[in-house]
Amino acid sequence: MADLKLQGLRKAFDETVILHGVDLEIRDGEFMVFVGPSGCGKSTMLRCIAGLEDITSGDLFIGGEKVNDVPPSKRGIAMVFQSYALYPHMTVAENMAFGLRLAGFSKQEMKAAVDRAAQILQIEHLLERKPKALSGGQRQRVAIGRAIVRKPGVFLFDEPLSNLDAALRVQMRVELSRLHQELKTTMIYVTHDQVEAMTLAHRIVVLSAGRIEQVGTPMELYHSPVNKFVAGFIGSPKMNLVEGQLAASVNGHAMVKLSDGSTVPVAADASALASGAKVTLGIRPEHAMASSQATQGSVRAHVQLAEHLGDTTYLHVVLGDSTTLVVRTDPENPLNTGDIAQLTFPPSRCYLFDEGGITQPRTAAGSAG
Ligand SMILES: Nc1ncnc2c1ncn2[C@@H]1O[C@H](COP(=O)(O)OP(=O)(O)OP(=O)(O)O)[C@@H](O)[C@H]1O
Repeated sequence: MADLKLQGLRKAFDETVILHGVDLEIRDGEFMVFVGPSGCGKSTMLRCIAGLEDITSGDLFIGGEKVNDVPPSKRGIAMVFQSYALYPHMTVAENMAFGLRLAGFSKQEMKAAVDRAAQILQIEHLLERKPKALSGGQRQRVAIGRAIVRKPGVFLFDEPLSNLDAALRVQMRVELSRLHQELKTTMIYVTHDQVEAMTLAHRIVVLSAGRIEQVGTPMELYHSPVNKFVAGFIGSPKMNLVEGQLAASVNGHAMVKLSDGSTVPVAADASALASGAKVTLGIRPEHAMASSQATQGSVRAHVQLAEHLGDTTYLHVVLGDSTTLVVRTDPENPLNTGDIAQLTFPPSRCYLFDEGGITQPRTAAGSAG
């Protein structure tokens, strides 16, 4: 097991800077997930940790040792790729033992390690098969088994489930969680799937354009995003972000005027902002409420599409000025495609972002939870 420390880690390919001086600490035994949009540098960061890419500047410590110039094979890490990278002419057992054979382990040692990993992953019955006779999920298990036999201090996973179908992804997600509970090894996991991130991670690193936007537990990121980027990235469907103007700030409540002329109170302290400042109102689909009846302060919207999923209904609604929002509601809600909806946004469930993208400090009443 090992902890990791990235200090001012910078990576450039020629003139193009991909990672802009990342500072990050990953605890021993932690399951850390890197998320962010395509091209933000998640895989590059993982590959720098693995030693598959040189670090342009900054330092990387694994288990307290500076490893900038330590070759990948000596870093005590094992990496599992999206592509599995199994050798087609070898059996499952041979694939899993391959790294140990190169490292000079005896036959008995290799067999013991392969048997143990196969038992953990429940693939004992597949050991004599070749990869072409395996399903995608089984191949991914073998790839993970190949990492386990090396007893690394740190596991690195680069989108390991993205080649699997939806049902298998869910199953493998549960298995990875179980694997982590059993091995208790530090794991770093790259994904662009935020559901995977939320369900697997102790902590999540949200990256954008080679910079860390926020590091926190899934619930910290969900309840207290530091900016619009994180707010919009964590949560599914994503948080509604509606442009508006600060009309006034009254007793810890910010009155936000939307472009359709309606005013929405937000339990946030906006006293540092000038009246008229451009702001963004954030409200999650599960916190917005839609009714067919107008109430005081409700906002009129047109239901463009009602998606009935059985246990829940998503209303895609359009405010007067063409701003679209998603509202999650219960299946008994009578609103349907084509109806007029009256929306209310509980002030304590709303977020307020200013132009710099920072959430205004929220009042006790407004703290999410
Ligand atoms: N060897 C390389 N040479 C030049 N540019 C590279 C190289 N490897 C990656 N890049 C660039 O670095 C940026 C970050 O790539 P990276 O693969 O780390 O992104 P990512 O966040 O993992 O994206 P994705 O989710 O699409 O896999 C991209 O713009 C990519 O084109």
